[in-house]
Amino acid sequence: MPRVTRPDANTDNTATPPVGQTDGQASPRYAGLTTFARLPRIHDVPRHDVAVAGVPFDAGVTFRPGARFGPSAIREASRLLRPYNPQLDVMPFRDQQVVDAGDLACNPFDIAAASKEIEEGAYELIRDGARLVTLGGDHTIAYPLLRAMNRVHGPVALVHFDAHLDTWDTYFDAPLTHGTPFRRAAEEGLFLPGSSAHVGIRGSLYDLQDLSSDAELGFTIVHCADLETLSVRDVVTRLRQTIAEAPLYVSVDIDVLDPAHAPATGTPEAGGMTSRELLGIIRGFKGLNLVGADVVEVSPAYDHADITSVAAANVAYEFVSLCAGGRR
Ligand SMILES: N=C(N)NCCCC(=O)O
Ligand SMILES: [Zn+2]
Ligand SMILES: [Zn+2]
Repeated sequence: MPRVTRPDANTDNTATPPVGQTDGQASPRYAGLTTFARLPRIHDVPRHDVAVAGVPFDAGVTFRPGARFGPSAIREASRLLRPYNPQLDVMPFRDQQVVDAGDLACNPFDIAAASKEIEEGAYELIRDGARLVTLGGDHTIAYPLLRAMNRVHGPVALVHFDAHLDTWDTYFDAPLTHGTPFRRAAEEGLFLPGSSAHVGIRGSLYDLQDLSSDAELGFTIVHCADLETLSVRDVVTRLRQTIAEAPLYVSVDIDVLDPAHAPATGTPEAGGMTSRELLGIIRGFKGLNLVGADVVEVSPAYDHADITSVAAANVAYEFVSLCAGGRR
């Protein structure tokens, strides 16, 4: 397990046990300042194995805005997360040091500048081998996150859960938007063609060619309609064959869920996955070398009873839990 020691830490306590959640028996879960899962902030501890960071950026959206408020809503929903994950049989906050690294500040008016800032901010968190779980933000941020991952791990197997391909080329001539991050990533060889997949694709497209030009980038697709015949276990088997031994990056656009399970998102599409299916497939990655993950496109102003933020917080919890899990 990679262990990062900050040079500015005043003690050498790499041997001390991880600092976990604020005890919900000592301070009620709804009390106190908000961090992901009531975990310590990055500067409260001398090292981290896993950083959870927000990226409050939504200048890349093509329809409803508001994903800049995703990180804070997901953190609020994460207050309810408990220390033991029974499905994966791990104590994710005991077996590794997980921290809330705060938000990566980025320019809301200049997408290219923001992309550089996100890449550098992410790289600082992972450069010594820690894993990163990012709370978006719109899907544009996956591109700088993949760039940061590549600086440490080289090209990754990319599993992308989304209603949308996000491999379109430009919008209004803009090359970097939430509909284009994976085409930009493909152009730079940031993921491994043949080891990468989209999951949950559905809804209307612009053109018949959208699917074939996506396939040229090296993705296989588990369409949402495939879930009518494939079980969660079948999908996991298929994805594990695709990923094989490669370092794995998982990007979850929350709109992969049906709008009934995630109403608060910018480009909702009917006929989506259930949150149970999504969580089940992610848990199926146990034992793989997950180096990073994101959950994006939560736009809380469109939420009802925090349905979407709760789903996203639980997705992030599974990611952190996978980081703690041993090889299967
Ligand atoms: N990444 C998300 N959520 N949406 C992309 C949709 C782009 C489009 O409708 O053209
Ligand atoms: Zn989407
Ligand atoms: Zn997307």
